[in-house]
Formats: sequence, C-alpha cells, structure tokens
Amino acid sequence: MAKGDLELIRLTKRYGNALAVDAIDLKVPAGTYCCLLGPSGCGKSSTLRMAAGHETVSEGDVVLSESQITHARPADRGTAMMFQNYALFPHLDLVDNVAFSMKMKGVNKEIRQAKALDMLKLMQMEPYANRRPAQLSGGQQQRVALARALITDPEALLLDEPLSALDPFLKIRMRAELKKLQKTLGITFVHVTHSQEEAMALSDLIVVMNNGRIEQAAEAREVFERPATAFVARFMGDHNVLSGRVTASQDGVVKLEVPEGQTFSVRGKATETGAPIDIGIRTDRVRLAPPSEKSLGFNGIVSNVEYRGASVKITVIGAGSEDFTAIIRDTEYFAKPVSVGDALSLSWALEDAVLLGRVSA
Ligand SMILES: Nc1ncnc2c1ncn2[C@@H]1O[C@H](COP(=O)(O)OP(=O)(O)OP(=O)(O)O)[C@@H](O)[C@H]1O
Repeated sequence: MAKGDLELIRLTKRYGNALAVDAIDLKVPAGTYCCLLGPSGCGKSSTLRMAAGHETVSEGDVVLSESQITHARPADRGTAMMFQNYALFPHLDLVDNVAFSMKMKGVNKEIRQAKALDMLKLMQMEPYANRRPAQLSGGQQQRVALARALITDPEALLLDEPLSALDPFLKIRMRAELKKLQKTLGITFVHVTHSQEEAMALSDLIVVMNNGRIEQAAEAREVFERPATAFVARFMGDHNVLSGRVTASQDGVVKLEVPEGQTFSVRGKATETGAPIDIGIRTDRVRLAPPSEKSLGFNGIVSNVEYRGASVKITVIGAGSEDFTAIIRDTEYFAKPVSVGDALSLSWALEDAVLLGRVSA
C-alpha cells in the first residue's frame, strides 16, 4: 500500500434500522480521481462522510496510507473535505477563511497567513485575498473552498457534489479546473456526484452505487462499454436493457427469450436454462434496418423522435420494452425520416450486446 491509497473495508452505515451503506469494499489507488456515482439516496454522501470522519462508522474500516483511520478525528486523518455549499465563513476575509484550520491548530499568524496566500495563489485567487465570500462569484467561492481544504496538505481530498451549486456553463469550466488541479497535486480525489456526464469527464475510477452497495467500480470506458449490471446500464443511460430467461447456450453465445416470445443472442458464459438474465444493447449502435439474423433485432412502433443536432433519438415500443432507444446520426435519419406511429425494423451486431450480471445477495 502506498501513501495516498484509500481503502474501504466492509464499510457499513446504519441510521437506526435503516441500512444506508451495506458493507462496501473499495480500493482507490493513490493519485486516482475517483467519482462515487449514483441516484439520490444510494449512500454516496454517507460513504464520503465516513471516509472524512464526519459520520461515525457502524461497521468496517477506513484505511489511508496504511493507517487505520476509521475512528480518527477529521483533522487528524490525512483527509480534507470540501462541502457542497462550500461552508465559508461570511464574516472572515479569504485569507482568514483559508487559514482557519491552521489557526485552530495554534499555528502562528505569520506562518498561517503566508500559507493561506500560497493556497490562494495556487487557485488564482490571490488578488481577492482581502474580500469576503459574499463579494465573490460562485466559481470563485469554490476556488476558495478548495484552497481551504488543501491548506492541510491532505493525502486524499473528499468532495461532496462540488459542482452542484454552479450554473451549467461554469460547471463545465470548474470541472476542467478540478481535473487539472488533481493532476497537478497528484493526490487522491474522491468526488460524489449524481451526474453520469460529470463522472465520465473526470474519473480514473467510477464507482456506481445503488441501495448502499457498489454495482461496479471500473474505469469510465469499461463502465460505459461493459456495464456490469442492468442497473448500471440503465443508470448510465447508454444501453437498452432486455430481460428474459435463458433458452439455450452454445459456443459462447447465450439465447435469451423475452416474455413476448422473441429470442435474442448475446456472447457470454453458459448459464442454466431458465435462469433470468438481462442483456444491454448500446443505444448508439442500433441501426434502422432489418436484422441479418432474427435474434439481433426486432420490429417495433416508433413512440417518440427527439432531434439533438448531430444525432436523433428514436424511441420504439417492442420486444417487451416500452422505450427501446436508437441514437442515430442526423444524416442517416434525414435520409429516411420516421414519425411517431410508424412501424420500424431495428437491428444491431452481436458484439454490441453485452450480458449483464446481477449483484449477489
Ligand atoms: N443523518 C441521517 N439520518 C437518517 N438517515 C439518513 C441520514 N443521512 C442519510 N440518511 C439516509 O441514508 C440513505 C443514504 O443517504 P446519502 O445521503 O448517503 O445518499 P446520497 O446517495 O448521497 O444521496 P443524495 O445524492 O440525495 O445526497 C438515504 O436513504 C438517506 O435518507
């Protein structure tokens, strides 16, 4: 284990009888930009707060740089946390805001002010050093909050929805700044978000959570191309999910029958006949053409058409799905447009279907 490696071991949080985080195991290697991603209430913030020491741990452990810090005080564990609303002190100027934690530790004024100015410089906020938080824009306040978190030289910076208070334009700019900062400092970042796009743009490691558990922890590209479960495929929004039962399995190809009676093929390991399975089909790989093989497509009815500029999103009812989605290039669509109510043949290639696993109980 190296300095900056963060490990969660069987980490559990209960609020009364409610299980918010369910014995999760996670390794975040030093210097990784990790995003905890999932819908509201899935346990992301509770996980982050336990890592930061702002929430007691019900069971399990938090280990940072080989030290067990499960019950250490927030200031003594090598982590720093940046809160959603930045939590700046309105009555203090930026230098005193940033220097606050050093003041609490009894560091003398000259030293702490010099360090606070260094941190403000790092965040390009030095010219505003004597302002108060109310005299700053949202993006500037965020930079001050970052300076304040980083002044303690943490081995891991924990960020709870750091971009959620910003308007969409600023969000994208600050997102790039966060990524650059993390690469410059080389420390571990763990960032909580419910935005797939944000997680994809930032992460070396995406951890998709649902119901207090981890559904998948992998690089962005793997989560996108090979979602581990139906939940991940649906949540990331880039795969259609068809659910059914195994009817046959041969030569590395599994056949799945949906309740409507149609059969589909997917590459994967042999599974017991009759077992429930899900397959994911990339929305951007679906073609508006009859399938070369019956098990790689179906006929449906168009229920919605959405123009997106470079692409068009077509939603189809069929094969037991109410909202099977095809994202096709604008040129392909306008060469042969379709309308709501039209019958349509959809197809895909065998390699564009993935077998989705299930989270074990
Ligand atoms: N202090 C608390 N007391 C009781 N229940 C809590 C407390 N904090 C969180 N919970 C519950 O624990 C579960 C997980 O909450 P948590 O805030 O960790 O989720 P989240 O994924 O971060 O959600 P969000 O994106 O909405 O912040 C939720 O059901 C929530 O209602």
